[in-house]
Amino acid sequence: MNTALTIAGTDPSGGAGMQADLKTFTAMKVYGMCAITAVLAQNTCGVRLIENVSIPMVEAQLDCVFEDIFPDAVKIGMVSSIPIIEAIAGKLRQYGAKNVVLDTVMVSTSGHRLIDEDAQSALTQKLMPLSDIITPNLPEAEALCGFAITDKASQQRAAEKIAEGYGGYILIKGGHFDGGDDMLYKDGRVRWYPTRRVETHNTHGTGCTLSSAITAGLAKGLPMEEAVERAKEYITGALASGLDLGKGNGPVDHCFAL
Ligand SMILES: Nc1ncnc2c1ncn2[C@@H]1O[C@H](COP(=O)(O)OP(=O)(O)OP(=O)(O)O)[C@@H](O)[C@H]1O
Ligand SMILES: Cc1ncc(CO)c(N)n1
Repeated sequence: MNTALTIAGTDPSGGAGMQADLKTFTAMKVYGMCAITAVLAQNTCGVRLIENVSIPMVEAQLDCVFEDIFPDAVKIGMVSSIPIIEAIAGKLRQYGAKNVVLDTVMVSTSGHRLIDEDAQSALTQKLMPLSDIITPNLPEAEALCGFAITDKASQQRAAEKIAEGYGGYILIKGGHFDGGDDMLYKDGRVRWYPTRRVETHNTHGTGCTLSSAITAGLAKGLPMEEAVERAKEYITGALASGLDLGKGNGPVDHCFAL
């Protein structure tokens, strides 16, 4: 059994955050583990309250996992403050974590800020160098490259710009263009993953789900391009399943194939 760890915040309504990550790991037949960075009161309608977990607790959770069941891959989701980012970077370096997927979470689907404004640069300086792939959506990619992304050409220019200070894979998701394609970039090489657009408002947690599906693929030993391909198929299947829960933007059907 391959193993994966998610370092993330929570969603009691089960569609995003660590709940989405663990469901995704399970659906992809990987043993899932989880270290919590923040407890959130949120649901399909929005985020109400955020409480960060203390630094000793973040560190102790990571010690418990790495000393015992060393993960084959690690996903980093919501990390809201500079001290939390520094604690995670320290532990990942201490244990030599491999196959690290960084979901550059900044703002929730419902528009709520999930990372302190001053922590954004810590994310790029401390966690990006430790990661094998980052998965920004379009607004996050714009924040990282510093210019507006309006079409496929500027989506590629954004990746080239971000790559100036970063040697890993960059997956810029096109979801925020109406049904735009996802683009994987590394060392000047580009591969597009076409989006088969599903007509639905139930998109809560799509970013979390895609990045944890990539993590599961890496945990199973798949090469990056194939892990992204399988993850793209998985998120499309989970959206297309037609699950309709909640009063806002509902969750995707993580277990559509079970
Ligand atoms: N309606 C849709 N139909 C098909 N694929 C979609 C749809 N919405 C999002 N996706 C896919 O889901 C994945 C995540 O995309 P998106 O850009 O929405 O991430 P995100 O903004 O980080 O997600 P989140 O809303 O959870 O923060 C991408 O592969 C995107 O193409
Ligand atoms: C905990 C958490 N992480 C990430 C997102 C982004 O969708 C969210 N809504 N909640």
